[in-house]
Amino acid sequence: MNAIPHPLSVIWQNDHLQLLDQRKLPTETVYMELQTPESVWDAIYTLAVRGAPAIGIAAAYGLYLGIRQVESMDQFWRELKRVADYLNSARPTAVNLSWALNRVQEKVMSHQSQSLEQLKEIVLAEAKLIHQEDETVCRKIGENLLTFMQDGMGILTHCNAGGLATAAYGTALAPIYLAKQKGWNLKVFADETRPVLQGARLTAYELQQADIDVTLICDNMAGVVMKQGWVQAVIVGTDRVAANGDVCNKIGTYSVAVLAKEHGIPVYVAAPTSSIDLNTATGDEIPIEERAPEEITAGFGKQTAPTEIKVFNPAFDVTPAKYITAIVTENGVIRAPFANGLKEHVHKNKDN
Ligand SMILES: CSC[C@H]1O[C@H](OP(=O)(O)O)[C@H](O)[C@@H]1O
Repeated sequence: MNAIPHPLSVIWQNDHLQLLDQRKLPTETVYMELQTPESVWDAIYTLAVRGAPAIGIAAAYGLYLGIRQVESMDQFWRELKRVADYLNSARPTAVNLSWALNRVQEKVMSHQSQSLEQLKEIVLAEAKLIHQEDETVCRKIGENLLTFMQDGMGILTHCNAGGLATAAYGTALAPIYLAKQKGWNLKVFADETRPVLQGARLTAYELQQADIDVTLICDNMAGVVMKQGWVQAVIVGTDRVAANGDVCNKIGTYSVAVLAKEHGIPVYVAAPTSSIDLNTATGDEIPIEERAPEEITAGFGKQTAPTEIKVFNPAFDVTPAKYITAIVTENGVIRAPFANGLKEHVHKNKDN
């Protein structure tokens, strides 16, 4: 794929972590310089860094920041678990967070005979590998999703599952970048995605920077653009796919999927295998993060609701598998019934 048309979300800068502060986009490009796991926890919790893959990558580097100065083996093993558990507490829904932290710990556990300094290097090396692999995974997801697309078609997407949510290319937006490279003219409708506006602030920004035809709409307009016949496919990302194919994604995705079904529009989920959780049987068991009421009553600093008003602010919802046309991973396309295909795709990576 061509050069990335937007600033990278995560950069390992020799001895510390640089994170693009996504809270300031699209008007400011500001990088945070992080040296501690506490600062990484805060960046994840405040959505300075967000998007399931990007969260996992940042946490893996945060784990290294937490153990790199330990002075004994006992301290190394104690701090490795403490810092991993601490970072894992930043946000509950995206399974990439625990997936990345577990992967680093498993890697180290398989090299227990190494010296203390070698173990520290293994932690950093695994974090870098997770980071580097994400680029390849997203590119493959893009290629697999492109098989459902044609020049000139209309795509609706929700939230941001673009390069800013990953190492570089994004998941749901990856095929759109590939289509651009092929000279296709796709017409993207980006839901603004209340209340944090990842669609308006991030997806619209990314696609405009890439000179891709993007129209920003309010979430409550998704139905009418479908009814007008302007949308031929919905493509979204995911924070966690349950073992039965239920898909947890940004709040509002369920509504989009039901509307798409009503209009006979396919719904494709871009899902790296790192976002598939075979240990969670159905979407009902996925923990849904609830965030501060102020995200709704005083978003971006402007009071738009009465003080003390009762608020319900779930950051995600679950779309039952019956509304999903296909789940597309780096290993290919999975159609209903999803369970066996999900297992095959996850285990294909483990066997490699
Ligand atoms: C490929 S990103 C997956 C997912 O993460 C986003 O949530 P958030 O911005 O709160 O981290 C959104 O649900 C994306 O679809």
